[in-house]
This record gives sequence, C-alpha cells and structure tokens, in this order.
Amino acid sequence: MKTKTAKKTPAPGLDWTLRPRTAAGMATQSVLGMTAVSAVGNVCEMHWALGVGAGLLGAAATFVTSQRVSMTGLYYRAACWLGAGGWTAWALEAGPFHREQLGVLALGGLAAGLGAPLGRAKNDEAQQPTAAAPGTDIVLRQGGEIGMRWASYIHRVTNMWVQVTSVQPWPQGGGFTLTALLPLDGTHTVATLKGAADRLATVARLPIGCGVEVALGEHRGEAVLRVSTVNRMGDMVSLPEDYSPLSINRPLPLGMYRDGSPVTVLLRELAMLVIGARGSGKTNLLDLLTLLLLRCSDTLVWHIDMNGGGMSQVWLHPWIEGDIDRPAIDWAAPNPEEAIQMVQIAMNIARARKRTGRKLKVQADSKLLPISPGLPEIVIMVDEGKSVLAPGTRGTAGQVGKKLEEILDQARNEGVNIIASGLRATSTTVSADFKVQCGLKICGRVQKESELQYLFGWDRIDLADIPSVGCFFIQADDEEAPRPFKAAFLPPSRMTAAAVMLAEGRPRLDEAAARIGGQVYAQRHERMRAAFLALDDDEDGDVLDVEEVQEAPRRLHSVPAELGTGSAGSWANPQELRQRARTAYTPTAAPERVFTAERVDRPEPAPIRPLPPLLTAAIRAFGTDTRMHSEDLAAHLSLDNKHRLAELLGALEVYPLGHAFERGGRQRRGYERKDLEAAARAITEGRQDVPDEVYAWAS
Ligand SMILES: Nc1ncnc2c1ncn2[C@@H]1O[C@H](COP(=O)(O)OP(=O)(O)OP(=O)(O)O)[C@@H](O)[C@H]1O
Repeated sequence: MKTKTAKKTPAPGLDWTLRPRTAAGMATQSVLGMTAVSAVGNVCEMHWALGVGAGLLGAAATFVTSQRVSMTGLYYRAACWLGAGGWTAWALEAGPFHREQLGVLALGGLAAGLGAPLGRAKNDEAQQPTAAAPGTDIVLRQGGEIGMRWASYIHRVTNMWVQVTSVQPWPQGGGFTLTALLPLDGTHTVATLKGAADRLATVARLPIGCGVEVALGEHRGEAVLRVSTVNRMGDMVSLPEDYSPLSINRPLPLGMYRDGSPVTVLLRELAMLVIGARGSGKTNLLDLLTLLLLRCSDTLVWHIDMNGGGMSQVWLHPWIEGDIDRPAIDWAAPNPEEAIQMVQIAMNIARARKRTGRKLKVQADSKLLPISPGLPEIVIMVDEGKSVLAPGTRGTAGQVGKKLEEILDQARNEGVNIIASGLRATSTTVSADFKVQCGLKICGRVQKESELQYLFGWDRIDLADIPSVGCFFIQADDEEAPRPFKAAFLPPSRMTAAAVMLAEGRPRLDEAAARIGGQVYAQRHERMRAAFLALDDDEDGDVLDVEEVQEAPRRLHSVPAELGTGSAGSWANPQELRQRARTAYTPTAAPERVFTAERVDRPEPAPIRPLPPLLTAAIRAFGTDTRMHSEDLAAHLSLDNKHRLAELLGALEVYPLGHAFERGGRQRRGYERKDLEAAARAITEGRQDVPDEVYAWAS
C-alpha cells in the first residue's frame, strides 16, 4: 500500500548530462574520448603536434582557471592533460589501437582514476551525496546528519520533504543556519514552514529561549531556517562605549539576534511601537533608543511621558543640576498641557515643510525630505502610551493621541516621526490604526500571548522565545515572522555621562521650524525646568525621605540576588522576580509605603562632575572624524601651539597617538577622539581629577 509520504516524494528524474559522477566514470570517459579523438584524427590525417599542443594548452589552462584546488591537485590535473596530449600525439603519429598503445592508455586511465581525489576542488567533497533519509528518496547533498534530521522533523510537522542544501554553524556557536529547497510539485511554500516554526522547535526539543526562525532564501522555492540550540537570550549584550555621531538616515543598532547578528532599525523611514509589561526591559530599550537618537547629529529628541516624565529624568539630570547649559533632550513634556503644545507644533512644522520641502527633494533626487544637521528630524518618543494611545481617551490626553495619529499619517516624509510605547497590546490600549501606521513593532514580555498576535498579526508566536528581561520580538514587515532579539543593556551611569557629553553638540531646530514654534518653543526650557523640579519635590515627599535613604542599604541586602548585579543569564521570569522583590522590600516601619522593585533596579545616578569646556570643545572639534592632528586641534581651541595642547590634555591623561597618520594629505601626529571621550567619562564618573588650569580654558 502506498503511503501519503510516498505520494509526495518527488520521483527521481533522468539525468542526461555527461557530467561524471565518480572517479572511475571520469577516467573511463576520458579514455574513450581520447580513443575516439585519435581515431578521427587518423582518418583526417591530423599532425601529431596537435595532440602535444592540446595537452600543453590544457595543462596551462588548468593553472589559470582552476579554483579552490590545492597545489597537488593542480599538478595532478596538469599531468593528466600532458599525459593525454602525449598519448594522442603518439596515436596520431603511429595510428591507433596498437596493443602497446592501448595498454599504456588503460594504465594511464587507471592511474588517473586512482589519483582523482587529488584533483578535486576543496568543496567537492561536501557536495557529494550523503545518505538518504530512511525510507525516502531525498538526497541531502550537504548538511550531513543534522540536515537529515531536520528534513525528517520538517516532514513530521508539515508532511513535506525538503532537500537540505546546506547547514552552516554560526561563527560564535549556539546554532546553525539551514538552507532547504521545497518540493518541486508546488504543494508547499515557505509560508508553510513559517507557520510551523514553533512546532518544529517542539519536535526538535529545543531548549527554552531557543527556536526556529524561517525566512525566504534566494528564490521562492528556497527556505532559510535559523535554528538556535543554545539559549543566548539570557546573555548580557553590552553596549560599546561609543558616543561618535550617527545619522537617522542610517540603521541604528539595538541589540543582537540569536545568531549573533546585529538588530538594526531605520528610523528615518518607519515609526516604531514598543510594547512590554512592567519589568520586561522596555525602559532600558527606550533609554537605548534615546541614546542612539542623541548620537544622531541630524535628529532632535522630544519626549512625552505624562506619568511624571520618568523617561526624561535621567537624561535631564545634569542640566537640571546646572552641570551643563543645554539639555540633551531638546523638549520634554511631563504633563498633558506641555504634550499638546508639542504635538501641535510638530504637526505645524511638518505642514510647513510639506510646502517648502519640494525644492530640497528635487535637488536631492529623493522622495523623502533630505534630513541633515541643518534640517533635523524630530523624533517624538512617547512612554506609557496607554494614556494617549487608547481609543476613546478623553480630555487633553485624548487630543494628544489624535494629534500623534495625525503625525503618523502625514508627517513622516517631512521628518517628524514617532516612537510610542505602551504596557499592553490590545484593541483597548492601542488603536488598530495606530498599530498599522507603525512600521516597526517591538514587543517584550506581555501578560497574554494574544497581545503578541494582536500586535504582529502573526498567529504562532511563543513567549518561550523571549525568556528573560531585555528580550523582545521585532517585526519590520508584516509579511515576515517577528524575530526574537536581546536588547543591549545601558546602565544609568552611562546615560548621565552620555547626556553630558552629547548635550552641547546637539543640532538646533532649523530657523523656519523654530519660527513656527514661536514663543512656546523658545521658552520650553524654562517650563521644563520648572516642571521637572516640581516633580522632584512631589517625589521626595511621596516616596523616599532622607531617613529612608539612609535605611535603604540595610534593606537592600535582603533583595534577591537576581535583582542586583548578578549575571543576566540567571534571571527568572520578570513577574516572579518583581513579586519576590516586593516581598523583600516590604518595609516594617512604615507599612503604608511600599518601596517597589523599580527603586532598587534603578539606582540614583552617580553625582555628575562638570566637564571642562576645553574637553567638550575638543571632542566637538573632531566632527565626524576619529582622529585629528595636534596642530589643527590646538588651532581649533585657540591655543598657542601643540605643546600647550599637550600640557592641558596631558593633565587629563590624554596623550597623542604614538605614530603619525594622514589627514589632508599631511602625515602628522595627533589625537584620537575615543581617548578624549574616555577622559570625559572618567571625569563624569569621578575617576579623573581636573586641574584648575584646564577648567580655566575659555574659547
Ligand atoms: N537588555 C537588558 N539586558 C540586561 N538587563 C536588562 C535589560 N533590560 C533591562 N534590564 C534590567 O531589568 C530590569 C528592568 O528593566 P526596565 O526598567 O527596563 O524594565 P521595564 O519593563 O521598563 O519595567 P518598568 O516599567 O517597571 O520600569 C532593570 O533592573 C534592568 O537593569
């Protein structure tokens, strides 16, 4: 009786090509070919020199055209050509089919056949057919045992037999990428495999945090499966200490996929929606996005967080404390009144740019308004969006929500974009329209799997793929399955240091837009300072007073290790951790006040030490370059000469590079930007003293 499987297995077709399959076949074909050529040559009375010429030509061509062949292989191939040429010349001269000639030919053919492995190209071996899956006709040309096993899993789950063409282990281990050809009968598409990804992970018994990601290969009949076999989602992805300029026109790095490749987002083109329950790592992700946008020399960051401006506080801290003159966040709205003014002005700016941007687009031959430091993008980041994004929200918050939808609809091209975040993804927290307008969707742990389905419009997503805090799914294309990734971790101390270093160099709103903003925009910093200082007063009163701060270290000892500095790999379910933290923090003296885990998780930032103006000016002088000659830097800082520069920077333990480098056609010694940035960090973190003479420098 024929089984269903047998019906689906493609019948092997006849192969009419003359390509030899084995070494013996190749030797036999060559011997027969030479015999035939010499017979025809004798009939046509060809000169014996033709045989010699063909042999020499073939040997020479071997050295020129052979790829991935070892030296021994090249000599082997050349020897075959010379042997064949010599024998053919002999046969042309003496006439074919003498007994000695045929004997020599047979011996030569045997020797060539035995030596064939020497001449094989380096990956030929891998292309040899390996064993077929038991009971099937499939031939796994590559992929070996793993490929066979996965072809069998795929068959078990989808009832289709694929041909695995390669299995490539990931460079850093922890999984492999498998490429497979789908059956030629057209009964299945890559979508079948996409829909079966979580079942495949189950059948393969992959560990928690591991899974299968399916993508289209080089053509419609090829599928690529990224299979993770070691849970790397618990690893900490640390952020390189780099504050060099970026651009909103280029992809920005957010973290790492399971296969170790970077996750990047192109925010010039797409709005973003970030969803995650409390404790999912959403705040860290928003902080990371803020940092990346602050590094963009062509982007202004506007924050809306109507729940007390929490998203902006650490970033504004050095400015509120008077350590820097300009806030890193260009505009922060901690209440609905400020937020509505912000979104109205943003929309007005977009409308004006629509009218005036035509020429710029034509000049730049671009459909999108060309964004640059002189015409910056405005990115409005909205945290805890439920209060504004939920359909039916009334009052000022509701108006803010409507305006944000309008911006999403109409302003992206004109360089006004939105990153919104919320705790839940349901039809009552984020409207379907808003969701659709956000081309980039990111979701961390949420209360229900149905929220993932609502957000991504994708049926089979498993929360087991994002097992720990800081893990998210990302989707930039509704047709593609969301991919799990681990966000890079940004410690709060790095945020304050970055705010100090980046604030001064932030771009300014273009004049036309600033005019539209009028007095409301011009006076935003006064209102921000007053609003955030008022929030400080509220918080101090409600949450933590001085005695409690002194009490806190004693209570901290009872916090579960996972919430301290323990390794990320050991994190348990975030909800559970938060519950345990709450228990550990239940105060004995004042039961009505409960210190939440957030307090523990987000320690107060270290005190900021002002950066010497000399250093900030020097860092700015590099622009987008990484190195600068000493003479140029000294001139930029209006210093008498490079020796004075060396004295002042040397006092901050910043020294010129030990070798000369080329800039502007000249080879000179000079400084590296990252050394100056490291000194700035050391100063803000209190590791480096600043002598008075360095502070005394004025531009
Ligand atoms: N990508 C990450 N890698 C490692 N640790 C992280 C990561 N993201 C967050 N954490 C840690 O997890 C804890 C919770 O993170 P975070 O505050 O970002 O969560 P949240 O979802 O915003 O929660 P809440 O809304 O309560 O603030 C923090 O202590 C933070 O140190």
